[in-house]
Amino acid sequence: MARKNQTLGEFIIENQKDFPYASGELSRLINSIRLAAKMVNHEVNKAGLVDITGAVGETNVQGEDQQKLDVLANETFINTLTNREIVCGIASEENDEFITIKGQKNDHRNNYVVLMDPLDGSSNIDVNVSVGTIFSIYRRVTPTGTPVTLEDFLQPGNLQVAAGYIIYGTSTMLVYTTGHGVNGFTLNPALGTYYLSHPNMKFPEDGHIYSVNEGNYIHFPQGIKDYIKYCQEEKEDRPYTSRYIGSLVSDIHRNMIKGGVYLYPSTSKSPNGKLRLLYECNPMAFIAEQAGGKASDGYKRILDIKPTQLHERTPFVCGSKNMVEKVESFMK
Ligand SMILES: O=P(O)(O)OC[C@H]1O[C@](O)(COP(=O)(O)O)[C@@H](O)[C@@H]1O
Ligand SMILES: [Mg+2]
Ligand SMILES: [Mg+2]
Repeated sequence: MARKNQTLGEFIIENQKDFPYASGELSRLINSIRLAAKMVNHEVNKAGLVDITGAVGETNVQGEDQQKLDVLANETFINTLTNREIVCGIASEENDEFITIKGQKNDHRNNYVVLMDPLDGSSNIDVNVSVGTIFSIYRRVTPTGTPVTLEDFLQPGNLQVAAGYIIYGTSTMLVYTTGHGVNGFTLNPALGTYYLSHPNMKFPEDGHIYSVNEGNYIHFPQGIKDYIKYCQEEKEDRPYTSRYIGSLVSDIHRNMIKGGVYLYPSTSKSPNGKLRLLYECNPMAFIAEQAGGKASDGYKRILDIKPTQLHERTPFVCGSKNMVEKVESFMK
């Protein structure tokens, strides 16, 4: 039973029995993510003081200008997970290909793969607006002791064994699920310890916040345009409030606490939208569903999509159950 203010370390050990293969491997993996997040948090907090803002002058596989903090966060998570010998493979939004981790004994003996968006909300790094890290964990499908293959990463989201995010905001929080509800831990920077500040987080079934980049309005499908008009109507409990931070993690986190819906629809320019199915949509959808919310591409459940490519994108609608269903009703 989750106890308010217990430490993340205690919580992980006490809830290890929930994991199907409770060997401690997944607990050690979440502990490694906790450690890497602290290191990234340390750098994020001093952005502007030291030279970690701005671009590195490289373009990543997404066609985006890589920010220095994208690279730093990516390296920090990859090095931590590799050095602690805790995964057999890593896929990152910042890397073209997946990384095979064979382990010190070259025996490929670990059983989990991690897929991650090391720094989410990159456009907000230089302007001191909250950013995040998103992670998704699967048990491998290829035999232990053999090198991981693409198959291990292209699993549908409904097979995730754990997922979560870290938000580097007014406070730093780690929010995650292992399929037994969603819990949020706040970092006490003075002690370097995470405490259970938000036990059993729940998406309110309804809300009054909609989060979408309305700058793309003219390129949206008619159903999305109609839904935005619906949100703005002076009727019943509307108009809703428009809130858009431009960091997926922060927009979803706020809406989970207050009730709301986040949309990154397809546009005539990018028919599959912008967000990455494996690194962003699957983990946030798992969190949303575990918190009683919902996540779809406007038509079908995100977690049932069978991925075909490492960096594929999908339209994304995520949040309070009744609000997501309302969007879907406009898309029909
Ligand atoms: O500026 P836009 O087109 O509204 O996109 C904002 C969205 O893009 C993202 O920044 C994409 O994530 P990355 O920063 O990891 O590339 C989301 O966090 C955010 O919701
Ligand atoms: Mg992102
Ligand atoms: Mg990113």
